[in-house]
Amino acid sequence: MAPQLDTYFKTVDELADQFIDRLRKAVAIPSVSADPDLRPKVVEMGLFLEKELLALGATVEKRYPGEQPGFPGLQLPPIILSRYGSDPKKRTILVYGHYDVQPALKEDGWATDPWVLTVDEKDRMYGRGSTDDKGPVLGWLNAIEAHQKAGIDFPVNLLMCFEGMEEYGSEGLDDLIIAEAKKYFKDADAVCISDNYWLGTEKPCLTYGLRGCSYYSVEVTGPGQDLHSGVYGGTVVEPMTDLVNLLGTLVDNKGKILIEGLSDLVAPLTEEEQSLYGDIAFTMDDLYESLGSKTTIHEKKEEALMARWRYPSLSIHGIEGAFSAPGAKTVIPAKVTAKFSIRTVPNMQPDEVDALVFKHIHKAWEKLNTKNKVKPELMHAGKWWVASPKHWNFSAATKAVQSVFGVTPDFTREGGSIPVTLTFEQATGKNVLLLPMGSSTDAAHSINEKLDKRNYIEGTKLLGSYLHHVAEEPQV
Ligand SMILES: C[C@H](N)C(=O)N[C@@H](Cc1c[nH]cn1)C(=O)O
Ligand SMILES: [Zn+2]
Ligand SMILES: [Zn+2]
Repeated sequence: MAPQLDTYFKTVDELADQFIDRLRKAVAIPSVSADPDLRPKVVEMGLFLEKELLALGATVEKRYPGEQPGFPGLQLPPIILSRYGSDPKKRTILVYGHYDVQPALKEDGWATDPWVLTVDEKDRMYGRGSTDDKGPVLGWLNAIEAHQKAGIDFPVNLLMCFEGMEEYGSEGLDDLIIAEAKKYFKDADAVCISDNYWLGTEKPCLTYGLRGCSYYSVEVTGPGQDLHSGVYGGTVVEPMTDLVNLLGTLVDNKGKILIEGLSDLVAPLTEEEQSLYGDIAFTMDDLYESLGSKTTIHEKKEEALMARWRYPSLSIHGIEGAFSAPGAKTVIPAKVTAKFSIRTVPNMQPDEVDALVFKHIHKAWEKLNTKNKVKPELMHAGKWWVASPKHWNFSAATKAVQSVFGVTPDFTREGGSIPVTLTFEQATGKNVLLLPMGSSTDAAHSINEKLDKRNYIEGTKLLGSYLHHVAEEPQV
């Protein structure tokens, strides 16, 4: 190993407690992008990053994309653009991450306060955003600090783009990336995003594909107000009954999407692609462990991986307006709004998916023959992305995994979505690599989200090591 890297690794270990403190401060800011009431906290988190970056000697520009579509008067949080180093002799790497998080309430079933980073006896660090995506974002800052404290020259120029709306469809960011591709981002030689997860708990991976996400709401209305079910039950057409029937037409319990024409949009499986799945270091036990149960649709690893990576899925997330508190309230809700999303894959085009979804809903609604009204809407859509991993960006990351973990990473795709990945690729024309820090058991988006101390600290080494290997990769 290069002596400089060895010194860098030692310094990261020495600074581990400070890096955990940095994550503790970030987790304490409930930057939930989906909750308009918490928008000041999202802004606070952006300003926290700005302050940390300035303290490290980086330059920062805050960009405010304006009002959030559909929310009059609600400003989108700042996109934090930052640069560390501008040596024309060095390569420039553009990194992206997000500082907003999913909602979290203790009463959802968290064992600890989601906004207090809580480290247990196995060094698991619990807290909302720990793995998605505050830990990885801070990993880049930690890498800068460890180089400074170790007295090692930073191997590349680093451009950073951190947004606060990723969990709500990255509102406003596409336009900024397109506008800045030949300005703020013009020097970028490649792009790296750390915002997904290993397939298991031991072996790191490099990721070259993502599913897209088209997110819908369906509002059903009827009575003028909520009603007493004893007085009106049996006399009124209930919105909730219609909605539940409608939702039942979307997907079966084996995950088969029942929307006519949708599966015709999916790219056929080739023999070459099929042959890739067997070699991936992943077992059904990995899946059971991350699920916390054995309630899988598939029994074979290859089928489970394909279902996650290369086939679409439809998930029903919740119903706004439905009674959901503990106890027994005998109410007939007057207006209920379901939320569901479809994870999209090659070659599904978002507008084609929308057309099929709306056609299906209207047809199913007609069959219900109801007096209630239905209003389906697209809330946001992010595109799928699949790239070639045959690029020096991936070679550098492979070597980084080997230097930090002593193994060669698997090349994977990801079931989740990072809507702007394709935009970065298309607007900059540069290769994009996904370099995850967290593991399969981190429970991103769920209760008890965590990041293992090992993944955070070794992950910080990984990000720094990747930058060193980037600097050494031959020009092509
Ligand atoms: C993979 C990434 N960390 C993530 O969680 N992305 C979100 C993005 C999204 C799409 N619609 C709403 N949020 C995800 O995959 O759900
Ligand atoms: Zn994320
Ligand atoms: Zn997320």
